[in-house]
Order: sequence, then structure tokens, then C-alpha cells
Amino acid sequence: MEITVDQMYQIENKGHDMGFLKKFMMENAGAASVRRLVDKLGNIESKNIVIFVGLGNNGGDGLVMARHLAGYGAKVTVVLLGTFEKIKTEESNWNWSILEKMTSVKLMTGNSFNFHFTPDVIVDAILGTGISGEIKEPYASAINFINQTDCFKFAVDVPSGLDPQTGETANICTKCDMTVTFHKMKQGIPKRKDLTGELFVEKIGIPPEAEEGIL
Ligand SMILES: NC(=O)C1=CN([C@@H]2O[C@H](COP(=O)(O)OP(=O)(O)OC[C@H]3O[C@@H](n4cnc5c(N)ncnc54)[C@H](OP(=O)(O)O)[C@@H]3O)[C@@H](O)[C@H]2O)[C@H](O)CC1
Ligand SMILES: [K+]
Repeated sequence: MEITVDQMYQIENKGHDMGFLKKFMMENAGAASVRRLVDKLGNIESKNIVIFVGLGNNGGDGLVMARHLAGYGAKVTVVLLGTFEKIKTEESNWNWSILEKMTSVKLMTGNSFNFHFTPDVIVDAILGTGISGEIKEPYASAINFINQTDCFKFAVDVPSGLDPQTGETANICTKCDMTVTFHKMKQGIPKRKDLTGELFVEKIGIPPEAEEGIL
């Protein structure tokens, strides 16, 4: 079954109100994404993984992934596309503050993408269902950097720049090898397998009752 972005937000909010907080959804989304990535790539110990993180909850999923990937022994670098004060939500802030206590994850902010290594993997946790309009900086530069880098690319929820409702793309969009979306497929995502790469839906623990009256 494919649902609309609006329905997804309604289900998320209803689940949150039932007590299954968005913080828990984010944890499960990030954990499921890492499991898929590890299943695909096998041993990721010592692999250089760069995670580009937006200021919304798509970014939050990426912050959760960073913590899990560090647990697998990967060399994780998080690039926050802004300053931490501009992180939009409590659940993303929560995960950022955990990473600040972890020496196993390198945190970068702003839009300097000069790494002293070639990434083995790039995770696109820039934009998800909250995308609107043409891509503004520094997200645009990050998307261009991702597309110009030759490595395995993983999109959180949806490739950034692809509208998960319509399947239309903004002025630019990441082209990825794998995408993991959450709870249920959003209507626009399967229209662009050329951008999503291998496409998976992962359940993240939202009570089925949260869909009542919505689906
Ligand atoms: N589906 C679920 O059950 C869960 C999904 N999760 C993840 O949450 C995101 C949706 O998070 P949200 O914060 O609503 O939105 P995004 O993170 O996608 O984007 C919002 C931020 O992006 C900025 N933005 C929007 N459009 C543009 C643009 N064209 N150029 C630059 N920046 C843009 C926006 O800035 P504003 O100034 O517009 O506010 C926001 O900063 C979903 O995709 C999942 O990954 C939850 O983790 C858990 C449950
Ligand atoms: K994304």
C-alpha cells in the first residue's frame, strides 16, 4: 500500500500522541537503515562513512545512524548542514547531544566538504518528507558534492530533492544506490527507481491503531 505524505505526518503525530514518541520512531528508523546498509555491504568495520545531515528529522535519522554505525566500528563523519543551534526538533537535538559525547564520531558543521579521505559510503539524511521548493544552500552544495563523489550512496527515507508525494524532483536531487523509507511507501517514491536505487520499506514500531481514521 502507498500512502500520501500528509497521511504519514498524521500517522506519526497520532502515534506520538499515543505515547510512541517521535524520538522512538527516529531510533527505529535509524537502526533499521543501518541494518539494511550492513546487510548490503557486509563488514563495514573501518569503512569511511560520511553522513550529510539536514536540520529536520530526516537529519535526525542520520544522527541515529551515526551512533549505530560507530557501534559497528565504521569511521563515521557527520556533516551538519548548518549550526547545531538551528536543529529544528527536540528529537534531533537529543541525538546530536549524544554524538557530542562520542569521540568515535567526527562532527563537522557548515558547508566545507574537504575531507582528507574518499568516502566509502555517503548517507543522504538531508531532506525527507519536509522538502519544499527549490533546494537552498547549503543543502544544494551538499547534494552536488554527493552526486560528484564516486562511492556507495544511501538515502534516508527519500533521495534529497525528490518529492515523496509527487515523484517530481527539485532543481537538483541525489542519485542513490539504496533508499530505505519508513512505515509505508509514499506515493511518489517508487516513480523514480533511477534515483532511489534499491528501495526498501521498514516498519518502525508505529502502532497500527495510529492509522485508524487516516488510512
Ligand atoms: N515517517 C515516519 O514515521 C518518521 C519519519 N522521520 C523522518 O522525518 C523526516 C521528516 O522530517 P521533517 O523535519 O518534517 O522534514 P525534513 O527533515 O524532510 O526537512 C525539513 C527541513 O528541511 C528544510 N527544507 C525544506 N525544503 C528545503 C529546500 N527546498 N531547501 C533547503 N532546505 C529545505 C526545512 O527548512 P525550513 O526553513 O523550510 O523549515 C527544514 O529544516 C522524514 O523524511 C523521515 O526521515 C522521523 O525520523 C521518524 C518517523
Ligand atoms: K534524504
